[in-house]
Amino acid sequence: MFKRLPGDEARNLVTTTPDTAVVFRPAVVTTPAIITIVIYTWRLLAGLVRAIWRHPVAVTTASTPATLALLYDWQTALLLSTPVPAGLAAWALTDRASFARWVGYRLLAWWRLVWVYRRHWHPVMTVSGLGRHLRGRDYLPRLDKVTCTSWADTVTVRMLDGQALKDWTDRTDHLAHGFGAPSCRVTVARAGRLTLTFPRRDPLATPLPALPIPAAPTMGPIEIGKQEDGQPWQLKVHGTHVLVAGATGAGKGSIIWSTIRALLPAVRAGLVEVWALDPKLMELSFGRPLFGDRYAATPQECADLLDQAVTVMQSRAARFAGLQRSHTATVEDPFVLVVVDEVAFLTAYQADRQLKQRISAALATLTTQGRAVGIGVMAALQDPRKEVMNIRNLFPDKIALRLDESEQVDMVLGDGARDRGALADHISPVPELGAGVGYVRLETSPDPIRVRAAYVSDDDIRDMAGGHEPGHHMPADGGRAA
Ligand SMILES: Nc1ncnc2c1ncn2[C@@H]1O[C@H](COP(=O)(O)OP(=O)(O)OP(=O)(O)O)[C@@H](O)[C@H]1O
Repeated sequence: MFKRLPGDEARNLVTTTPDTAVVFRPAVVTTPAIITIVIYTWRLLAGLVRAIWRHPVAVTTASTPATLALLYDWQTALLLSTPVPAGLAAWALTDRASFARWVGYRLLAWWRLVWVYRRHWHPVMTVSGLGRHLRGRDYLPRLDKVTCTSWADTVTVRMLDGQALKDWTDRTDHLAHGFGAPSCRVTVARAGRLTLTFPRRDPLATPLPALPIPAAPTMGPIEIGKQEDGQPWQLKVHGTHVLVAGATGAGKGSIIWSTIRALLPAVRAGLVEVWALDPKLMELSFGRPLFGDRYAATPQECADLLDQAVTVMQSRAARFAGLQRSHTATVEDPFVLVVVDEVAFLTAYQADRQLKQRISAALATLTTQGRAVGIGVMAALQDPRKEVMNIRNLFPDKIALRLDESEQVDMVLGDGARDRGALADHISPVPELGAGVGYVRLETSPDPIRVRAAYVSDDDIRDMAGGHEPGHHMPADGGRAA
């Protein structure tokens, strides 16, 4: 319906040779009306079949009363149709979730398709430059399908032949504004097809309280918050290293403490040890009893503790060589998680060059060789520039909380992450709205996921640390905190 029939432009084309009165006018063959009618009727029928196929619920809802009114009269149609909305209302009241899944979101998807996406498709594609105008014709990417979830619209699109993902990721702002959404994320569905995600509301706008401590010891993936799609945010810590970057007040502490909280039963069972490096003397000092003598604050202590971790790593590597290629946590060889708060204090901002080199070398050694022998590093930092953290690429999993500048997003999450929708520089600086909110890019997927970490308050940390005797390992089933 957006394509102009050929001929509209050609009819008006007139060329003249310079300085002569010779006029060239292209011959225009008028399309017989019957052919135009056949084409439009065919398109109408195809559109109807497509609408019935794609939106059976919406079409039935609209067409049944209309058909009844045509067959009988409007009173009969009203009388016969009333039980249906009454039944639907009863369904919605008794089981909201299943009603939403089977009826509500389908109706909403149809409505959003017609009222938002199809209505604005042509102007948005043309103005954003994603459509092409060639020889009098508009060529537009095809709007395939709209589905709705509780928080977002997912729009499947067929790109124009020859377009690339980059053409779309460069225009996420145009798309978001064009369709009245706060943001737009683009992912590849399959060759030539894209999925655009337009959030309708922010499911992460309210803070999450600390999650319950797991009933049994677990090495992960551990639950530390919520994903945007409502699923639990499961973070892998065993067998990887995690870098957490965020401006001051972004909520780095909530990721560190939610991780420690989820590992607590395993710590109590002796299967995990958390080694804490706290150069700011703030964040981790709260839970000191949890770390025992594996707690360091001054740069000298931090360097010693890191060297100790390297020694453990090397002795394990020597013992495991030729016997096992991956680590299974045991009381003899627990998983060691080295948590470093504000790692830049120990590397970039460290005045003592010798210490700085020792610390950087130890961190690089642990992040390159530690994961196979059960040593993981979780490092937090504010400034992700390479001068500040030159080993950031050695962390397979990265989390970007609120950042000050848009360029910092790709520095943390890797090239193209911001284009794919990781707008970490747009996260609200208001703690209730934005603290603990961030984007995760896992080693295994190029698409960033929006998440919010649960907030572990000072009282929660005191409860966790209370009664914990370092070095004393409770039995695996008895380690549950009240
Ligand atoms: N997950 C969260 N949900 C809600 N509020 C949070 C969350 N995390 C932190 N906050 C709030 O934000 C404030 C700052 O958090 P936090 O100190 O953890 O940030 P940070 O990134 O560690 O900052 P800094 O680098 O300055 O230490 C906290 O005092 C708390 O009120």
